[in-house]
Parts: sequence; structure tokens; C-alpha cells
Amino acid sequence: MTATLPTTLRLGTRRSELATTQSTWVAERLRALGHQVELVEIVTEGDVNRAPLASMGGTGVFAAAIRQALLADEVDVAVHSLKDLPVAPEPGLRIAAIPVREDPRDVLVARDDLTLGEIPAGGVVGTGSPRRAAQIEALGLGVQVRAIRGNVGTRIGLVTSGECDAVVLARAGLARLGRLDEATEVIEPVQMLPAPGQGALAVECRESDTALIEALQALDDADTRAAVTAERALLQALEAGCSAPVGALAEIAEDDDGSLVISLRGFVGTTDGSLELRRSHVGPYDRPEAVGRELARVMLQDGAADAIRKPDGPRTAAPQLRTETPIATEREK
Ligand SMILES: NCc1[nH]cc(CCC(=O)O)c1CC(=O)O
Repeated sequence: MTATLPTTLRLGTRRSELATTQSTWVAERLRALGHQVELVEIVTEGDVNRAPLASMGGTGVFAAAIRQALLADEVDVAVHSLKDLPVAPEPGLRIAAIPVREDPRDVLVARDDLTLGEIPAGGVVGTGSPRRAAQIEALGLGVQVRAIRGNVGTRIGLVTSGECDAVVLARAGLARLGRLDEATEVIEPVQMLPAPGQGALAVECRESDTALIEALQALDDADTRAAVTAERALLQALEAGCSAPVGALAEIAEDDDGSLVISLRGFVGTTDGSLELRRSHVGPYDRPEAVGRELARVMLQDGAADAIRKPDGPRTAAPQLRTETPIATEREK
């Protein structure tokens, strides 16, 4: 156990603009609390390898190198986009803070100020996310979903260059990069549920750094933690029962007696739009895991499990999108 704080906190970050923006935001909040913080750049496999993400083990590759640096005592603190973190806890590490989340919705960045409903049939919508592909296809707009990769700037560039009529991105990413004005529509969750944890950050450290865990708690936001815990519990329970892409959004509300509740909505579907299932569940604020698990139970019972069979063996690759060749090769985020 390390019961004393290091004089300077080494905060590990990936080099991408989004990662450094997020890490700098956390560093500044820690400095405001009186800590000395130094940013340490870490190059991940996802940053140097241009192969499709699924072949490297999915979005978890971004987090893995930073987690290794934490475990190797090369850095003390790491900041992740929560939606990129696998749901299974990492042995030896602790998510010590989940700061207040940005607006979790997705946005459209389209040519000519178009909204999703205005894209003509046959138009090309770029996304590398099976979750976004499944929900676009489920809307039945007759647009083509094209698999793309790359950081936020690269993906917006595909619209500017005319390769895509539109791309779908997390609003939070654009907001952090100061590029929200480029969004042409905020996509409402009734049409597209965000990824579990979207818009939230996870501040992670070693489990043995007890003084640091305590210090980082000052950055934690209870409502955000309750919401994303419910969303991730839904994801975990659905992943155990089916292999389909999952969308989730939890909101904190008050019930008739004035007690706080978690209102959770979920989506599972297939990337070709042939199946979609949306359900919701409301449960107690202090039992977020139970809320997520209960919604998963309902969804599995109502067809998620039957319609989308879990493939044999461990799940290694994300479901393939219709276009398998990524047209942008620069790394995500
Ligand atoms: N998978 C990439 C990724 N990871 C986190 C964000 C944005 C920030 C967030 O959702 O918290 C993005 C970009 C995007 O999906 O458009």
C-alpha cells in the first residue's frame, strides 16, 4: 500500500488531440486541488498499427498500453474515455473517479447542413461503430453505412472531401475539441442510443495507491457514476447473453415519492438492421448494477438472446460492417 501521495503525479495520456484534451482537463482539475501533475505520453498499439481495430482486440487496445504503464509504475494516473474501457475490472487497478459527464448523445456531421432524415436514399453515412450502424440501418432510411476509421478530424474530413455524405460522432468528443459548431444535428436517443459510458471519463490508478484513490475521489460525480454503472452492467449482462452491438442511456430522475431513480434505456440489434430491440427499466438510484442487469434480463427474454446467438468460443472480433475495408486509416479518436 502506498499511503502517501507522490510529490508529482505522473498522468499517462495517449498522443491524440482528444486524449490530450481529456488528460489536460483532468490535470487542471487536480492542479486546482493543489497537486503537481506532469503529463506523460504513451504510444498505444492502436496508434501505430493501422489494421482494423477488431483484429487487435477491439477498442480495448487503446486502454491496454496505458494500463500496462500504470501497472509497471511508469505513470500514476490514467484518463480513459469510459466507453472505450472493457466492462471487466482490470486486476490491480481502480477507477478512482468518474467526473461529471458531457452530453452523451451522438451527433451527425453532414454536408449541406443535412440532418439524418434529410440524407437522400443511397447516401453514404460513415461510421466504424457497429452500434451506430445497427441503429442507422434500423431507421430504414435507405442510406448506405460505410465502415470508416480515424480520429475525429479525419472522419469529419471524409465529409469535407465528399467521400461520405455524413459521419456520426460522439457529441462529447466534438465538444472537448471545440468543434461542436460542425455538428449538423444532435441525434436524439429515441433514434440512436449512445454507447454505454459515452461522454464520461474514467480516472484510473493502482489499487495499492490508497492515498491517491482518496485524493482522486474529489473528481468523482455520484450521478454520473450511478448512470454509467447501470449502462455498463446492462452491457456486461447482454455481452454474456448475445454478441450484438449495444446502446444504453441512463438518466437520473425522481419517482412519484420524490426518491431518486435510474431510468435506463437499452438497444441491441444487428448491423444490417434486420433485428432491433429497445427496452427500458426504472430502478433505485443506489442499485445501478441491479437496474442494468434487470433490463438485460428483460431484453434477453424478449428476443436479444434468441435472435442474436453468441458465437462459439470467446468473442474476439466486433461484428463486421457491410463495407469491410476501412477508408480512413488514421487512428481512432
Ligand atoms: N471510440 C472513439 C471515441 N472514444 C471516445 C470518443 C468521444 C468521447 C466520448 O464519447 O466520451 C470517441 C470518438 C467518437 O466516438 O466519436
